[in-house]
Amino acid sequence: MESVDLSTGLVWVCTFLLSLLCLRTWVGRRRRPDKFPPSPPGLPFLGNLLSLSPREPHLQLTAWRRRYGDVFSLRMGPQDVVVVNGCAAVREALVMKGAHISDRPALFITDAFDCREEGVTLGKYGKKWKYLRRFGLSALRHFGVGKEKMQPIIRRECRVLVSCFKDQEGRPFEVSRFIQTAVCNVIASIVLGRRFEPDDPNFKEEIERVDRTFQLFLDAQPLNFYPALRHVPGFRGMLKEWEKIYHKSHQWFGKFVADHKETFDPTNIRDLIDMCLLEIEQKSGREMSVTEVTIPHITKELFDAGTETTATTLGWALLYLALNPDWQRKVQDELDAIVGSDEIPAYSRREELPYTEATILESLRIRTTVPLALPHSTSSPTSLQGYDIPAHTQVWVNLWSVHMDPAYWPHPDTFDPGRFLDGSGRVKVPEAFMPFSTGRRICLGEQLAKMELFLFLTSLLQQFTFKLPEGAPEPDLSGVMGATLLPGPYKIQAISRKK
Ligand code: HEM
Repeated sequence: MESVDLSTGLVWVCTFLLSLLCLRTWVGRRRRPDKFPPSPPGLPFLGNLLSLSPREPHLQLTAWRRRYGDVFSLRMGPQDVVVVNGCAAVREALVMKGAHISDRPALFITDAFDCREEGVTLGKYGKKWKYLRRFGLSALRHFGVGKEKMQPIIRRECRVLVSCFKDQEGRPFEVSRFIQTAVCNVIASIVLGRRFEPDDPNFKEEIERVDRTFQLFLDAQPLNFYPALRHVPGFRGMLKEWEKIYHKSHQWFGKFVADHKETFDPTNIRDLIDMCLLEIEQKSGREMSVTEVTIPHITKELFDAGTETTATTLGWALLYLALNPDWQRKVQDELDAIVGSDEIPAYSRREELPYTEATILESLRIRTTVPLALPHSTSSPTSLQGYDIPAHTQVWVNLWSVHMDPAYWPHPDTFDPGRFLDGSGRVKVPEAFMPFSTGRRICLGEQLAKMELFLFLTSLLQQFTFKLPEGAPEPDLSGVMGATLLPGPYKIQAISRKK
């Protein structure tokens, strides 16, 4: 009798939950305006949640674009997501309609940690975000980003990287850790005022946390649409891991903040943390200021965003150069002829080095580092390519579709830096090139990233020729998708060019 009661009870609970789900889905659907973008067919309740490939969402969205047009929608459980593809629609969304489509959505996995209130990257579009973004940009400028002043810091890391590669004596090795450490030390110098040795255990742990954060940002996506999934074992584990990573990282950054407070001298601003402390001192009590809560957020987000993205792009560039020895030779010949091999060229000399510049641009295009940008959201009702989109709709910007569009890039899967050169050999940048996105949320670190890519790549190609080990299988170029598209693990040989 008891078991009958139990199962009856369970049936009632399930029926109740299902009814709630139906109601939410139905209410969601009714909120859609008549001219809402079309969507691929989906399942009841779940919509397209299960049909979106978790490993290759950028490829699937690009394939759907061919069927449903530049602007289509997905039903992700109870929520609608609008997907914007192709150069014209992306520009319309982020530039022309930038006042409406520059918010970030509320995400279950990040909102618990104040990211929408205290940070730039996931910050709610509004006064606070504008203030923090301006503060971040002025901090980067203060430390010399885009100018000669920044170059000694990057050059120092270039020399360390070259020496790590030399130590391999031409043997096959995995480049990713070395590159990540070098790139991370650049942003660490700006943010924390120090660099780390690659075998520093706390540093290694933090880098691993950065890697996992980028991976989990995608893997835990269904939780953002159905927070109830946190009770399901696989997702419960992900959420716990996410929370643990977040707290450990905050502790790590918190320790640097505490050390800085003890040694703070307003007449000697060493790094971003000092800038934050100065801002608090000068602006305390005003409506807009950095607060004690903001510091670990802003330091962590610049540290994370500044490490994974640039390192990933360099990883792809070396792999494609190893696979395309003709282009590698062209860049090396250009460097030999214009700057020689003794000194890393100044960033201001990039116009004299069009093959080098075009190779960097093509590496950013062919494997778009952040294929789906970061999720946007509408802050007010708007229209896009003739469709109506209500306020608070999540918008995904498919940058991959822009960079793989054959209308702009013939044979888009072929590595061809020549497509960035005009008839007289000068660099030209077509409008359908936006690896840093565009509009109001355009990457805050674009200038720093461009400088780093130029200095790291030139210093490496001055010293080494990169090739894949004899007999090694053809590397998989599809990449591993998280928030960024990483090259899968590969080994390479760095053959010294000095006889
Ligand atoms: C090759 C390197 C990089 C690439 C390809 C890249 C790309 C991007 C993209 C596509 C976005 C999303 C824009 C959007 O949502 O529309 C973004 C945002 C952002 N990036 Fe980068 N990034 C790179 C390096 C960096 C570096 C070095 C930093 C730090 C110094 C940085 C800091 C940020 C920040 C703070 C945001 C959020 C901006 C906002 O929401 O206002 N990025 N980046």
